[in-house]
Amino acid sequence: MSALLQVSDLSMRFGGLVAVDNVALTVKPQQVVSIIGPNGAGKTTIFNCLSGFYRASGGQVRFKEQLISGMPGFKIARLGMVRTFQHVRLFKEMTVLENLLVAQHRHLNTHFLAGLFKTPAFRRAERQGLELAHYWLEKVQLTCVANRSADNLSYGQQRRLEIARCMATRPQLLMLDEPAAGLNPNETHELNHLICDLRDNEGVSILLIEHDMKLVMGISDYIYVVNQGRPLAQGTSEQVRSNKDVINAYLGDVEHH
Ligand SMILES: Nc1ncnc2c1ncn2[C@@H]1O[C@H](COP(=O)(O)OP(=O)(O)OP(=O)(O)O)[C@@H](O)[C@H]1O
Repeated sequence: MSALLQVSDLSMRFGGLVAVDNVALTVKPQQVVSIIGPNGAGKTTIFNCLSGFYRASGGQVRFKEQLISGMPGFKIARLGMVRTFQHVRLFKEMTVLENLLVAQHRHLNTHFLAGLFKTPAFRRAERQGLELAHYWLEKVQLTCVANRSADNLSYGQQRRLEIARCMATRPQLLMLDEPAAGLNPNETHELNHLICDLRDNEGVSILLIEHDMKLVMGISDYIYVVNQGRPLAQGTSEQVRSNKDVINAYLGDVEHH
């Protein structure tokens, strides 16, 4: 099985601080891959480099075998690699449904004149966009609040809407930055199901940053551990859980807090 995402020698420096140092990782089709590590280990910086928010200081990133290092975020998203953020970012003044329609603008916006004259092709694209939006609302259990403004959703609902909005862009790789942060145990349990559903039934791969170890260990096909910007260990849940370096890094982290 060839890789969907292949990262090698990734480095990111902020002045004198090396936040990411020679990180390599691979995500294959229909895999859940997690990046874990203590606070400040460099996880979000890795995400920012992969998704085009930062220009990495070094290394190569290939998505579907295409070199995407240095590409701006919107182009990477267009290729089918999209992300969520540690802090929810939605169009808060829009309704839930509108958030999902806006996400599809690239698929919906046919030619300006087609929109003006409402050609059959334009109307078909519009109908398909609406169908897809409703499909994802159903999946993330937000159908009943479709016409509510995103601002009025609970935190857990906003998190689910963010994932649905990413999915409405029809990606192949979904990057989730701490999706369980701030969720209650029930919501985390539902998130667990949703991520597995995305992998098993929607055919996407997930790259996950998460501190909830129960969630990570339960759903990851493969795990990369980073510490102080550097790769520390990698493997299956069982391999990582029993790795001495990993245990030490986490115990050290606990002792510092
Ligand atoms: N834009 C920036 N400018 C300067 N330093 C930064 C910047 N972004 C991150 N850093 C530093 O890089 C290091 C890694 O931070 P990063 O946020 O990637 O860690 P993390 O593993 O995601 O942490 P957490 O689990 O707490 O979210 C930290 O020392 C941080 O202060």
